[in-house]
Amino acid sequence: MSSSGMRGIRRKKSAVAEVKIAVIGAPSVGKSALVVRFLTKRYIGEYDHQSEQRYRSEAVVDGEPVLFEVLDTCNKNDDDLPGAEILSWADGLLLVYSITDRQSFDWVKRCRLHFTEQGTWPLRLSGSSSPSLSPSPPPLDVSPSTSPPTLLLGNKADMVHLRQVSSEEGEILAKDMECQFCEVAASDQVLQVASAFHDLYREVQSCRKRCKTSLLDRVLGANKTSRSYVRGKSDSALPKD
Ligand SMILES: Nc1nc2c(ncn2[C@@H]2O[C@H](COP(=O)(O)OP(=O)(O)OP(=O)(O)O)[C@@H](O)[C@H]2O)c(=O)[nH]1
Repeated sequence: MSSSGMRGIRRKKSAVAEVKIAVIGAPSVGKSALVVRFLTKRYIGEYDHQSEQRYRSEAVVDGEPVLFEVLDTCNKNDDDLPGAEILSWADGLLLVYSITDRQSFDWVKRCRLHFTEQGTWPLRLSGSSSPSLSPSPPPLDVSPSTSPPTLLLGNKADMVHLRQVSSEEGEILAKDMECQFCEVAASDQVLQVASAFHDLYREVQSCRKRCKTSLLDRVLGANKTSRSYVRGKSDSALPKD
């Protein structure tokens, strides 16, 4: 094999998995603190930005490098719900509320209702991409009963004395939404915050695999039908019309 051929194989083998995660939630729940904590391991108490920010960073998950593209969304007010463009861009959603803020938990519920009304919940299972970043895969028709790649996260778990939302309520909502759930404190937990992003990535990957399998099953299913037709009666033996 030529050396250029070998190089091609090596490059393919070391291809880095990519995932796009949108971090959404009511104002001041700690979205930026979580994103910065995950990307830099640092905690920035006051993070002032007026518009959404997009970051790219590589992390190692289960021994493999993964390129995370993270969208830190920015809401002007409580009534500001994510637009369809965020949902079509993201492979996974980190839905954040603060355990010290009942309204932010209600925001998540409203958000879910909003998606359902828009017909965007559950989300499609394959990764999709913004046209400006990379080409989108063809849309896949998936069963609405399959869980969307979402993780519900209750932030500010260090402030238990000010808790307004119990862990049980978070668990129940996550069960209802068929998604994973965790409580963390961006202010003082490095590993737990990273774990949340990693778990969401794993969920996206497993959804992608399920999608691929279901697509393959359908393709193979279609082939099976045509094979049994070939093995069955010949064309000449079939009625003419
Ligand atoms: N105690 C505590 N405070 C936190 C935690 N995470 C964030 N905060 C604080 O919550 C406030 C809001 O944090 P941000 O990260 O700016 O929240 P955000 O959701 O990005 O806010 P917007 O961009 O305005 O929507 C800041 O004062 C943070 O210091 C946490 O885990 N514990």
